[in-house]
Amino acid sequence: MPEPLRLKGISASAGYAEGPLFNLDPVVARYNRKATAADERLALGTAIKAATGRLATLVAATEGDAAEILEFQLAMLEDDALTGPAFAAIAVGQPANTAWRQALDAEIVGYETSDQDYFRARAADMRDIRDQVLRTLTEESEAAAPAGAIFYGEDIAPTRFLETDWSSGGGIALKAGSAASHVAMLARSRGVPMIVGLGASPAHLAGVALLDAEHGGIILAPSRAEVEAFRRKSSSFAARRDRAETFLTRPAVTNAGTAVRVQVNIADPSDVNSIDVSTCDGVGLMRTEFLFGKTLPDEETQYRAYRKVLEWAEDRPVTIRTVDAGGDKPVPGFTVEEGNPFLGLRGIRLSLARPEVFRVQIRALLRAAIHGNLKVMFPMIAVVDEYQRAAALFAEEKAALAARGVAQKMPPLGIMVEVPSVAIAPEAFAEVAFLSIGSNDLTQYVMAAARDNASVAHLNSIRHPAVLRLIASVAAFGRAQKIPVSLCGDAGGDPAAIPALIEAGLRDLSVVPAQLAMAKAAIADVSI
Ligand SMILES: C=C(OP(=O)(O)O)C(=O)O
Repeated sequence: MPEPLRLKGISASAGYAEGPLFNLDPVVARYNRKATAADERLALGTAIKAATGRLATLVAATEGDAAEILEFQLAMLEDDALTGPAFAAIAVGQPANTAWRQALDAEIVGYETSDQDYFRARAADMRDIRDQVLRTLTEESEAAAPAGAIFYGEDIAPTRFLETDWSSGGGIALKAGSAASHVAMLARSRGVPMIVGLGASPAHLAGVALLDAEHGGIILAPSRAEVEAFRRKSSSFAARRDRAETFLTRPAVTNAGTAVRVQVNIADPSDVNSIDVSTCDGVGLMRTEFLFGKTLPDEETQYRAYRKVLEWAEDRPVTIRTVDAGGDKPVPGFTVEEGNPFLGLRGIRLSLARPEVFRVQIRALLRAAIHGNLKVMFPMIAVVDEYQRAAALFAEEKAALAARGVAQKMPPLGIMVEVPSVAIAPEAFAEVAFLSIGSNDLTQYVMAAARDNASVAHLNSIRHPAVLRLIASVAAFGRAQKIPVSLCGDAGGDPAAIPALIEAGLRDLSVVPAQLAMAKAAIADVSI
C-alpha cells in the first residue's frame, strides 16, 4: 500500500470530489520546421485561424462571464498588435512556433507582473491562447481526461475548463493559480470544486484522489478512515448545498421570522448578466476599480457602466462605491508608491487629493442616478470632514450639470465603515444617509492583520469579539439615529459568521452572487 500523500492549498471554489487524477501537461512543441519563411507564415496564419474558429464555436455555446472571457481571447487573436511581432520574427528567419511563443511570452510577462488583479487574471487567458495556437502548430492534441477527473497541474486554461463536461463530477487542484482567476470565478459559478496554491508539490501525480475544496486539501492513497471521513463531509456538504438552493428564490427570513435583506456585491457590470434579479434585494456594493485600468476612465464609459447595473436592478437599490484605489488595489498613474499602502493615500483620501479625477466619476454617477435607485458611498472615510468635502463636490457638480441642462439627480450619500475611528465614534457621522460596514478592511485594521497575508490569516477573524462588538455598536448607533446600516464585506456570505452578524443587530447583508443561496439558507437557520 502506498503511503497517503496530503497536500494543503487554498479553497477557490468550495465542494468535494473523489476521482482519478489527471495531469495537466504543458505544451511541448515538437515542431517540423518548414522549407521557407512563406510556409512558416502560412502555418502560423492557419493555426491562428483554427484557434479563432474553436473559440468562436465555444463563444456561441456560452453566455455571461464565460462568454466575456472568450470574447477577450478572440479579440486578442484578431489583434495585429499581438500577432504582428510573431510574423515579423518569422520574416527574419524564426520558425513559427518559436516566433509565436516568444511574442506571446513577452506580452504575458506584462500581465503576470501587473500590480492589478484584473490584469493578472488575464494572464491565464493569454497563456491559453498561446497554447491553443502552439498545439495546432505542432499538431499536438490535448489528452482526454476521464469522466469525473481531478485536474492537477500548474494552472488550467479557461477553454479547457469550458470544454470539460463537469456533470459527472471532478474538480481542480492547482500548484499555482489564484482564487481571483477567471477559472476560479467560473468554477464558483458552476459549483466545480477547486483549490489553488498547492505550491511545491510533485510534478505528476497518479491514482484516485480525494479533493476537499471546502477546507483546501487533497489526499492521495488515503487510509480507509480518511475515505470514510471524506465521504461523510462530502455528503453533508451536498445536503447543505441542495437545501440552500431551495432558499434562493425566497426572501431571506430567520427561523424566528425576522426579515434580512440580502443584496449582491459585484466588481464589474457584466457580473449581473448571470444573476436573476428577483433572487436578490439589490446591489449592496458595486466596486468601481474595474474601470480604472491602464488609463483613467472617461465620464461616458463610467456612466454607461453604472446605468447598465441600475437598469438591470429595476427599482431595487444599487450602492455604487466611488473608486477605492490604493492599498491592495493600485492603479498606475493614479495611486502613489507608499511604504505602507493599506494605511496610506487610498480610497476617499486619494479621490479628494485628485479632484480632477474624482469629479469625472461624480458627474457620471449624478447622470446615471436618473436611471434607477442609486446610492453612492465613499470608501476609507476616517473623519467626517472627508465625507463633507466629498458631498460638497457632489453638490457643485450637480449644480454645474443643471446649469448646462444635463439630466441628473443627487443620490443618497453614505460611507463605508471600515476604519476603526468611524466604528468607535460613529456619532460624528449623524448626517450621512447610510452606513455600510466593510468587514474585510475593518477586521484587518482592528486585528492589525493584513487581509492578503496568509501567515496572519488566523488573526484576521470577523468573529473576534473586538470586531463583533464594534459592528454591534455601529448597528445600535444606526437604529438610534434612524440611519440604515448594512454590511458589504465577505463575512456577509459566510454561513459561519452570519448568526453572529444577525445577533450583532444587522438586518442587511450583501454577498458575492455565488453565495446568495448559502447565505439565505444560513439566515433561515438563525433562531435569534
Ligand atoms: C467590502 C470591502 O471592501 P473591499 O473592496 O476592500 O473588499 C471591505 O473592506 O469589506
